[in-house]
Amino acid sequence: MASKKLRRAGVSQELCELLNRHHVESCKDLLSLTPLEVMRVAGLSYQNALALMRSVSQHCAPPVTTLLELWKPKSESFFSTSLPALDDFLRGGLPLGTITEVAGPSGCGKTQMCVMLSVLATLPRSLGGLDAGVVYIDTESAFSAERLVEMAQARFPEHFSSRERVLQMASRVHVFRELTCQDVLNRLDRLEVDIISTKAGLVILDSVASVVRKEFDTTLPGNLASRSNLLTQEASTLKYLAHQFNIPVVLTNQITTYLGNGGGGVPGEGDSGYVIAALGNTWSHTVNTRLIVQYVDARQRQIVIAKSPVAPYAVLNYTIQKEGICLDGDNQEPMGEARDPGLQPIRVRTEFKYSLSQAVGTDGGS
Ligand SMILES: Nc1ncnc2c1ncn2[C@@H]1O[C@H](COP(=O)(O)OP(=O)(O)OP(=O)(O)O)[C@@H](O)[C@H]1O
Repeated sequence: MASKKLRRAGVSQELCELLNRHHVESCKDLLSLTPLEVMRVAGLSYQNALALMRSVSQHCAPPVTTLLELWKPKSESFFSTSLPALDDFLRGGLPLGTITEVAGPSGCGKTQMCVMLSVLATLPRSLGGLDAGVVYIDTESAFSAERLVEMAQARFPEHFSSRERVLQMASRVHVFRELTCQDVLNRLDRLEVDIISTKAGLVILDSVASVVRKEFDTTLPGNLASRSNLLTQEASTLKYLAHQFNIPVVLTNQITTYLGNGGGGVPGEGDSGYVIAALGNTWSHTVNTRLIVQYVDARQRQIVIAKSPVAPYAVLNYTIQKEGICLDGDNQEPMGEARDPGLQPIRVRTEFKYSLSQAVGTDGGS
């Protein structure tokens, strides 16, 4: 809240410009000054300086929210993924105002999921969309406009039968290619303005892991702490903006998989599958909802709801088609309650579940 820009806290344009000249840009910057300093940098009387500080602190103080306000109809609190079984588990879709992470190995469909969500966000509300723009931060140069259009037309053939609608959809997805940690940080600094100017209802960061893993060799002393600080800074900006604009923020992340002792020498894990979130424990706790995607075989993949404040641990099978992510059926059950013998991979994943929770118990994710 304190990182809110002064312009958005009701301070006049003129006064903002005056304060900006002294590097006072956010509520936090202003409230870190004494009234005498505010008088000096803003050219105000003592009374007016106090009034300005009071007004800014009121704007950035977190409002009290009652349970009644939070208990909104489903459609107002979630962003439907258009995957009915996943939406059912998540009680309507990805929760607005929070961070969802899609984690998994390379090529498993994380970017496909992000592209699909981008199309969905631009759709009218009558089709389950958010009727909004998208800010898509691409750190891997993986975003493909052709794929976006192909997916939109294959998934919603009727809606996108007109070229005009395709162009309208494409013009609402704003892609920012940021290939270094500093570029990502700079983009996040400007994200509040970008969200407002693009009327974004969805923010995607694909991927959070690739740039930090490229730039921080965590075997070198000090790098793990620096990486952790950077991620904490990114997470706090994204959390604030997700909350402030009540929009979903979706991040992708890689996963390091160790297979038994041969694959990583992890003590105590025997030969069971073993997965560790690539960015360590601090990051792991930052994310509100975590979907892990994983391979079953070359074609078949799974989405695991590994962390959610509202959904049970669950596994859903999917394939990637022309129209994006397609679930194998909408009648899959939560872990431990599966009745369909066709869902046997869930039993295999019981080992995975416990391995995962143990695995993220260290901050040393590679
Ligand atoms: N038009 C398409 N039709 C069917 N499948 C496709 C199509 N385009 C891409 N795919 C599938 O999507 C996979 C790539 O998925 P994606 O780019 O989302 O991977 P990712 O998880 O983001 O990987 P990374 O972590 O390396 O970025 C390909 O391996 C392919 O199987």
